[in-house]
Amino acid sequence: MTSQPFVAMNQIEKSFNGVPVLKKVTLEVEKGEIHALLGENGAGKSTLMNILGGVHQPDSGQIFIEGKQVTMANPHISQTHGISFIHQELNMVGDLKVYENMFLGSEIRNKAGFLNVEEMCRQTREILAELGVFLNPKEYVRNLATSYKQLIEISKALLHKSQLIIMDEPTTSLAEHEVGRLFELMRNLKKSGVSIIYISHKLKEIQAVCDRYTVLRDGQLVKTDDMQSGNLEEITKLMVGKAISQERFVHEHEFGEMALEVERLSSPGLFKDIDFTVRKGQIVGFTGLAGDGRTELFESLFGYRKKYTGTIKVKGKAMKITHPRTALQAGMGYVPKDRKENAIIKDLSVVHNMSLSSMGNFERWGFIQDKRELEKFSNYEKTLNIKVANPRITIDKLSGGNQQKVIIAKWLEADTDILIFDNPTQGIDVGAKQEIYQEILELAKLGKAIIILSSEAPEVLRICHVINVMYHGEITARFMGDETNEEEIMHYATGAKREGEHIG
Ligand SMILES: Nc1ncnc2c1ncn2[C@@H]1O[C@H](COP(=O)(O)OP(=O)(O)OP(=O)(O)O)[C@@H](O)[C@H]1O
Repeated sequence: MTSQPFVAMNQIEKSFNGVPVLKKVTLEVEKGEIHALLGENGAGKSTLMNILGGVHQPDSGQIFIEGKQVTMANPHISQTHGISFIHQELNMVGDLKVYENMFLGSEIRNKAGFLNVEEMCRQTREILAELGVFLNPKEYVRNLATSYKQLIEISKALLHKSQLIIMDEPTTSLAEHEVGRLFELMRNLKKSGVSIIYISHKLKEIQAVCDRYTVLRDGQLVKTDDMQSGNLEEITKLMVGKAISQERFVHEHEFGEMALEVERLSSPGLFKDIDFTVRKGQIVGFTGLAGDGRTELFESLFGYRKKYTGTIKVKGKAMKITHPRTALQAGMGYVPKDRKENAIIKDLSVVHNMSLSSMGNFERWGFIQDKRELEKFSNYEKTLNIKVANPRITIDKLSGGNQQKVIIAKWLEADTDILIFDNPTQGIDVGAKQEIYQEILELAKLGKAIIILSSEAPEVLRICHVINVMYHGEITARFMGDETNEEEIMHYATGAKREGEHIG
């Protein structure tokens, strides 16, 4: 390693409204290294990166680029120092085309001063191809899946020949093969001397791709070390302050009557001949790779999609669900994935985001009972370890993971009989994951029927009674939760194996 890091952040301090969020944090990133920035939700990772990216100003401390002190007064200055920041909430403009997003603020013009659209399209195509993405540069970004938006952001950083790329949970909406490609690209970037700061809650990915790590806890630096010298258990302990068990949860309760019966549900091109049941108290999981059709299946079941055939029985009664309202009335709740895009109302306070689906619980004589609402919130704040200085601030002031926890709290509070969680712990730290699983188990014990959709096999293995594996819109295997393992699930999720002709 060189003696002089590419970037050094020294003794950085930052408070929001008098609440300290970063306390004398120091971070050094070498040239050509991939450095993991780790910590629980709300530990201060994004804030530290926002300071490096010129979004926030530190209250004190210094930043050095190749030994020279700099002031990142705004994002533009940070960019001119070779830093690109790929945010969790992607900064794409939906109403602009792919190439327009790529060249926003740095458009190429010809000699006469006109935009050189063809050249911008050519460069866009070339850079995307490096990532293995083949898109029409003139496609509107709003028509693209989130995974493409993420890859376009990364391409944009490549286009600007960045020296340091900050990636905040870049794999959240990427499919398995796209993650592989991203890692390959990161390793190539590293070879060419580019540094990467990598924020993620997926420790296995971090271990696969990062050289060193820094752990923050409650705004303080806990440790910086080589990735090789720490094992994941140790790192988890540094993050959370205690050891976290990865064991399967023990389920001892009995199941009740049938809550949901699905027969031969099909939707052309999306899913085919799906059969399954969920009893009260049961936790049923669906896993598979991206493109397996599970999200589309449950969006149909919840009435977001209307074009499907087959039968759905809720508590023994056949129903045609063509609108989410019907699903809600039938006692179903749906916690969508990409919650930051789909589930929060940014201008509302944290506490109101929690009570949004269950206003009835807090209403008396037509008035909302503030005190009751706050009391309820304070329970979730404790059980889910939500980090918020004041629950009356708007939810967009919370860290990404803490926003997600509030949305989980909202659905726990809504208290529906059947609860569908799509990727319930996406973006959530290891400690809080445990709490969320515990809450889900408690709900099952109370007789709720629970469905968990997850791209992470370990998640369904830890918590579900029954696991369905999907591949290309079909259920290819069904296991009891304690009778299978990650490897076996993978065989069925990749289509390498399938059980009998018709499972579900
Ligand atoms: N603009 C803001 N106003 C007030 N508080 C803020 C603001 N931005 C961040 N915070 C607070 O700073 C703390 C650290 O948040 P930060 O987003 O840096 O955490 P994080 O480690 O990135 O978490 P996550 O893993 O959930 O993304 C949180 O408690 C958050 O509520």
